[in-house]
Amino acid sequence: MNVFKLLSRSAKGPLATPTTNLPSSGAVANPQLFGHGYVRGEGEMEGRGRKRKRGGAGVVQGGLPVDLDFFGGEKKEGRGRGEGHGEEEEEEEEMDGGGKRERVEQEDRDRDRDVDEGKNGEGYDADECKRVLRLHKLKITVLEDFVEQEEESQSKEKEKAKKKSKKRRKKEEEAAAKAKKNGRTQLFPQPLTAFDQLRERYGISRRLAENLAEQGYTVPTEVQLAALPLLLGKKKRGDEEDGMQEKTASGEDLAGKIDLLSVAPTGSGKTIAFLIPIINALLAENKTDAESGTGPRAVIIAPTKELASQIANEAHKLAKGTRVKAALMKKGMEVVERSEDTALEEDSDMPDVSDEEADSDAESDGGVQLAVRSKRQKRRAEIVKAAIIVATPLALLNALKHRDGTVSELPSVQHLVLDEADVLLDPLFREQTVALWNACTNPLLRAGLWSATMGSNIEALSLSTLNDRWTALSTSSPTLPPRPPLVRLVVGLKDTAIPNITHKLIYAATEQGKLLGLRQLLHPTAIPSTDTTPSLRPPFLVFTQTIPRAIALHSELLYDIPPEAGGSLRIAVLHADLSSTARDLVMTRFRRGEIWVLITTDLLARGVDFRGLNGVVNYDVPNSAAAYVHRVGRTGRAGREGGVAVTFYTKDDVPYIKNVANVIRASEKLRHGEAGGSGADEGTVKQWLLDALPTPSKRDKKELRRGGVESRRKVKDGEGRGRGRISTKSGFERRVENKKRGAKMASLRGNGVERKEEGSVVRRQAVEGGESEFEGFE
Ligand SMILES: Nc1ncnc2c1ncn2[C@@H]1O[C@H](COP(=O)(O)OP(=O)(O)OP(=O)(O)O)[C@@H](O)[C@H]1O
Repeated sequence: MNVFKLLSRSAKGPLATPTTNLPSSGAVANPQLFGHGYVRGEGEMEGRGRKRKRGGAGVVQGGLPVDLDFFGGEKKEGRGRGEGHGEEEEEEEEMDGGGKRERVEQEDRDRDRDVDEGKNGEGYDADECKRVLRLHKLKITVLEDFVEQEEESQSKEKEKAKKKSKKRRKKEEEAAAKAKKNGRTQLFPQPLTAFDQLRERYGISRRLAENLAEQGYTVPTEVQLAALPLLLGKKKRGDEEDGMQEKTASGEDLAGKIDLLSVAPTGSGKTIAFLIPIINALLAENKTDAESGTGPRAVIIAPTKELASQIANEAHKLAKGTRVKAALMKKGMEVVERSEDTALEEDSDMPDVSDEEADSDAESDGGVQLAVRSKRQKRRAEIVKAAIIVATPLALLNALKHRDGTVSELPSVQHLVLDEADVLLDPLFREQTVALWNACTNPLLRAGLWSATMGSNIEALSLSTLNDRWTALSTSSPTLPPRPPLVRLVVGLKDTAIPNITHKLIYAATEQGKLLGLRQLLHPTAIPSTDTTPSLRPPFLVFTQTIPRAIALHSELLYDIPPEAGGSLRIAVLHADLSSTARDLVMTRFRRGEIWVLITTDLLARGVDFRGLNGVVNYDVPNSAAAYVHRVGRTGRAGREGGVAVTFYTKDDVPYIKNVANVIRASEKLRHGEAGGSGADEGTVKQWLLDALPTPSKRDKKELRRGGVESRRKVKDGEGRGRGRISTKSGFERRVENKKRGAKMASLRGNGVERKEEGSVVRRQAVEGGESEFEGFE
């Protein structure tokens, strides 16, 4: 089935976009974003060495035609990791451009050498480590509090240093001065260049290694390349030296003994980067879950139910066939013993969630369900036995809270992961997240904070939480050693969108303009793809600012997909006001490729992994630069090329759009190189546009983050009424219609139609005439 042909309603259906080079065409051989042949130009999507599956005809498992199997169905084969549709044969792509080719070949040779060197188990010397880490744009630093702490504790050892040779001392002093100037100590761990080094070098469990291989993981992404060596203690072989090439001030080996704050691009595989060390550590514990009976040993927190369920699913796959079990925290589950008298009634605790907040608060619909749950139906369910618990903050907190406001402790937990840490430590979730963090009272607790974006305020908050926690723990046990260091790992440029997608920033002037623009994307072959009208092949996500707008847009577009292509079944809406079951169903249908266009809110902006998603449409401009990075990061996962991110803006967005324009500009620079490629000025965002756009004040940004563009918040309010509606009809057309309606009404009255009947006519006409479009916003 030719999706494009159907969508364009064209009998001939010429393909405006080639079917290859799209995220939906399958996995790439190398999921890395840097250090293997970037710099790439437009259209030069697949570098040498990148492999793709040949799109074969036929039907994949589950009966879906290949064309529609965007997400690879259920089948899991080889390294394609579920993209096993079509032939298994692989094909090397040709690449143009002599100079670039040489550079790419050289970098490929470097990478092959890296892998070989890694494979022989010898590892690298300090300079090689630095080179590999630099090539992959990795920077690892110990955050300053620890540096100061360490400097103090090391003052006694100054005497020893005097004994060292003059030359060596000078070198060390220079390095120390540099670190002090920056306030940071830099680390250079042994990079992991192939997954099979995990067993050999770090001695991970055989079953875990097999599960990784079964999932098709061979080449680690950048974040995995650096984080895994930092988190996995190196396998000891006699008197062998350990992981870090350059030690911290104390000279200690830090591997496996740190708290990690990791900032890595969207879709770069952070999930398995934190799961592998946890599962491996639990397997090394040498106790079965049932035997230990001491409660969970790892807690993973994510902001939405969708993301939590996805993480639990990944954990199941990696821990398959082992005694380590992972559980997704659901309503009514118990984590610790609570007496019925003191346990909090879950329905009494649901916070008031405003319209805007509901978008990102996965629990809002859970709250409704809990509220209607019969109080007689006491849940004193069995205590969860799993070693790993994955939960949203509120779900876990509800399971720990007592009526008097106290929270049960979780002393058994040794691993805490905050996925999307910046949002979990943002005011909306902060209180709950910090309460959970403090409930983990084990002094051996290792914390991991992960996200694609991390403000400096979040770093500061993490440090202060770690310090406060440690102070509290030291009071109860005075013999505690110094707090473990907080290490920060940054991949690429902090807070930047991934470089492997194409951004389009389109001025649509008005709400009507946006709707027309989106319709054009839905019928891509109607107008040939140009700079301003990109073609976008399904499946794609459409983001709106609020739930009512998502609903309104969905009803507006419901019949835009022709019946031959599946009609209204191909388009769906997903938001936090839907029931849990409805949300799950939409997610499943979208993953299966049954839904092609999914309209949603920021609920799906973070973490959710739809591997073959071809694009993202920001129907409403995101509320912050970080929100843009996460939304557009739903496409281009694991190094896939060809993803498109389209952002429409109107005159209402002009005061704030510079934030987004800057992110796009930075991402395009990463793609083309500072001045290279097709020229920094040739991207979507031209310099003149950046110069012309107003710079939003701090207050504006804050305001925008809280509630989005005002005219779209509540459409029925005063002035926002006309501008914010989702409708193709212009104000002029609506006025003409209203006049006609008025005239008709007058003539009906003249004809003596009864008032009752008149009322029903008004209602019917209002519906037919488009007034019903307002209904969605209520
Ligand atoms: N080394 C690898 N090789 C191939 N695919 C990988 C690798 N690591 C992860 N992936 C795949 O990449 C996709 C994205 O991974 P993941 O969801 O963990 O990204 P993420 O970094 O958490 O993204 P986000 O910031 O959006 O949450 C997944 O489908 C995962 O299976």
